[in-house]
Amino acid sequence: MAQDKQTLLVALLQMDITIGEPEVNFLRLEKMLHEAVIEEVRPDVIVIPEMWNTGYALDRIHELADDDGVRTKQFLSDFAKEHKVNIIGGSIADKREERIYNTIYAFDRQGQCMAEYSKIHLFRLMDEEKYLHSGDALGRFELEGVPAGAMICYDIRFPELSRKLALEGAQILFVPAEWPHPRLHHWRTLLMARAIENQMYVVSCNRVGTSGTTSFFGHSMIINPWGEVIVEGDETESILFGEIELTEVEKVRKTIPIFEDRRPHLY
Ligand SMILES: O=C(O)CCC(=O)C(=O)O
Repeated sequence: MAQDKQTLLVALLQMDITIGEPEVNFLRLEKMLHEAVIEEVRPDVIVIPEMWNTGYALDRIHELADDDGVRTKQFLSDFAKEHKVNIIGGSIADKREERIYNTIYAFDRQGQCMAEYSKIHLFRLMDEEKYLHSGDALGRFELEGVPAGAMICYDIRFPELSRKLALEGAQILFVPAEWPHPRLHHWRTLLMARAIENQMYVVSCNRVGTSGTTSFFGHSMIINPWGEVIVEGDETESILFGEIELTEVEKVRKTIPIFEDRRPHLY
């Protein structure tokens, strides 16, 4: 498909999430979605954090997860269509055949599903592997004709994954997350590295607020293919806007042609 737009305005919904309370979280998200589109500058793409429906209520996740993601898909698709905006729908806990997954649904401006990706690396430090099943497919899709990829939180610690998406053409990598203190340094460094090594845009959206003793620091970021930060949040609930200039990807890839210089037969 031809690349339609050279510039995409992105809105990051850096929201708080109430653990174990999907109703509260749906209302909060709905309010923020409306705030994002009534801004004078209307975004082309909206991004939401990880597990925004339930938070990490893992001990009650079977009861709380969205059955086949039906409610979430309807909600996001309707909003995308009504407001003619692309949505990378964070991720939610969804239930399929009695298994729980951590899944991103992405919708285009017509409300059509562009991508469905379930987190493939489960984070043991938060016991994800005890409650969740991992996905077994990559998150590739086209956003307005632009090849893109999606991964979730802990996935960014696996450079092979973003490299594979880049080799398959991805120019933008979306990363919904629930990444907590005390690892802000890891978060920033890993996102930066993924952008620089793959010469792609990295668009991350992390939650804020606390659940029990865990506090989440936000710092959602858009990083360009040269590793420069276009926008970065602080630790407060907020909507951040930043622009992606798609021509930057080709410019950086021409300046330092790493994809031509790779020696994959040696590694
Ligand atoms: O890798 C990390 O430090 C955080 C990962 C995480 O919180 C998650 O995947 O949910």
